Order: sequence, then C-alpha cells, then structure tokens
Amino acid sequence: MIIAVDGPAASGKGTIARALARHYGLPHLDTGLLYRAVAANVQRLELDPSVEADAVAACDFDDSLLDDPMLRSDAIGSLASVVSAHPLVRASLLQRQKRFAQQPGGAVLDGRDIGTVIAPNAEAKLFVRATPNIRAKRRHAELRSHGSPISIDKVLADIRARDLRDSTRSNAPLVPANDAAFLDTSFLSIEASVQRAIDIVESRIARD
Ligand SMILES: Nc1ncnc2c1ncn2[C@@H]1O[C@H](COP(=O)(O)OP(=O)(O)OP(=O)(O)O)[C@@H](O)[C@H]1O
Ligand SMILES: Nc1ccn([C@@H]2O[C@H](COP(=O)(O)O)[C@@H](O)[C@H]2O)c(=O)n1
Repeated sequence: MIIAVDGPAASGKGTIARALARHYGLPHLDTGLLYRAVAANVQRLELDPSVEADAVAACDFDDSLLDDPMLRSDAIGSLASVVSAHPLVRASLLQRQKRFAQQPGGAVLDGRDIGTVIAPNAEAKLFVRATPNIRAKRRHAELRSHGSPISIDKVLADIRARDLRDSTRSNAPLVPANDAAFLDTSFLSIEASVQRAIDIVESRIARD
C-alpha cells in the first residue's frame, strides 16, 4: 500500500506520515529533506539558489547529509523552497522518490507533490492543513526547543512566503490531488490527528 501525505510547511504532515508508517509497518520518506539537502549544498558551495544550473549542480549530495540536523533550520527550509521551483532540480530527484514509492510492500511518503506527481496511484492520499498562525506557533516552539533565537513573526513570514512560492510554481505545485482527503490539524492534538489519518486510510482501503 502506498500512502501519500501532502500539505504546506509545518502542517503536521511529517508527524502524521511517520505515525502511519509505524502503524502499518511501512518504510517512510520525508521528501522535503531531499530539497533541503540540495539547499544546504547550494549554501555550502556558495552557489546562487535562483540560478537553475547552480541548483542542479548541488543535487549530487552524499546521503549522510540527510541526517544533518542543520537541514531542519528555518533558513534551509526557505532556501529549499527556492531551489525546488527549478524543473531540472525536481527532475533530478524524481526517480529516487518514485522508486521509493513503488518498492514491494508499499511506502509512506510526505511532501508537496506525492499524490499528484510521485505516486498518483497511491491507495490513500491525505492533504494535511492548519492555519498559518497555528503552523507558525508550532514551528516556532520546535525551533526554539532546538536553541534557535528566531522570532515568531519571522517564522510566520517565512511560512507565508514558502506557501506562496510552493503553491504558485509552474512545476508540481503544492495542490491537493483530486482524490485526496483533507485533514485539518489546527484544533487537533497530535494523537487525534494521527487517529483521524488512520481512519481516513482505513476508509480508503475499505472503499477499494
Ligand atoms: N496536531 C498537532 N498539535 C500540536 N503540534 C503538532 C501537531 N502536529 C504536528 N505538531 C508539531 O508541529 C511541528 C511541525 O510538524 P511537522 O514537522 O510534522 O510538520 P511538517 O508539515 O512535516 O513540516 P515541514 O513541511 O516543514 O517538514 C512539530 O514540532 C510537530 O511536533
Ligand atoms: N515533495 C516536495 C517536498 C518538499 N518540497 C520543497 O522543499 C521545501 C522544504 O520541504 P519541507 O517539507 O521540509 O518543509 C518545501 O517548502 C518545498 O518547496 C517540494 O517542492 N516537494
């Protein structure tokens, strides 16, 4: 079974995808980390993220980079949203994600274009949402707990800018798949969000 979990920054999709993977015993891929790795490489090599050829040159990274906690910073998230708009960057990461989705036994992937591009054949598709203010509050608390001095106003501004860039790019924009189920986590605890996600997956399995 393939489960596709999409949604905007800090909506809770990663938390839900990890929990679904545990629940169903499936491997999980956080596809945002791939774009964050490209962004970190652009920064390390002092390239220009807005130049497609520069961003493509940064797509060749060592997988150990995916475990670097530095990838989780707000600045790398914003840079990832710039490099991810380049069609050739997306093309360079496409097959890896498709292979992960199509592995025997299935998988859970979270990102922006899982239900629309990476795994349009997924048995269950969730589109996770929460209000920008609630997402900023949660992400701010998370970043502060890791020692970042960032203000909540900056986190909110970056989330809004990222939402706009991700949803208006021409290539694989952040849009719900036609057959996705919406899950708004704004007023749900993590436990309640995960239970709602499991209920959605169960109803999709029962329907097919
Ligand atoms: N329902 C919830 N209630 C409270 N906090 C939540 C909830 N869901 C997630 N969180 C917290 O909000 C933060 C963002 O969640 P998460 O990392 O899952 O979002 P995301 O959509 O995967 O973000 P990104 O797109 O940046 O990878 C985390 O600190 C997480 O623990
Ligand atoms: N499938 C995806 C996943 C991510 N992106 C871009 O990467 C940025 C960082 O992603 P996070 O999930 O770690 O927040 C995100 O803002 C997108 O620009 C993507 O394009 N497609």
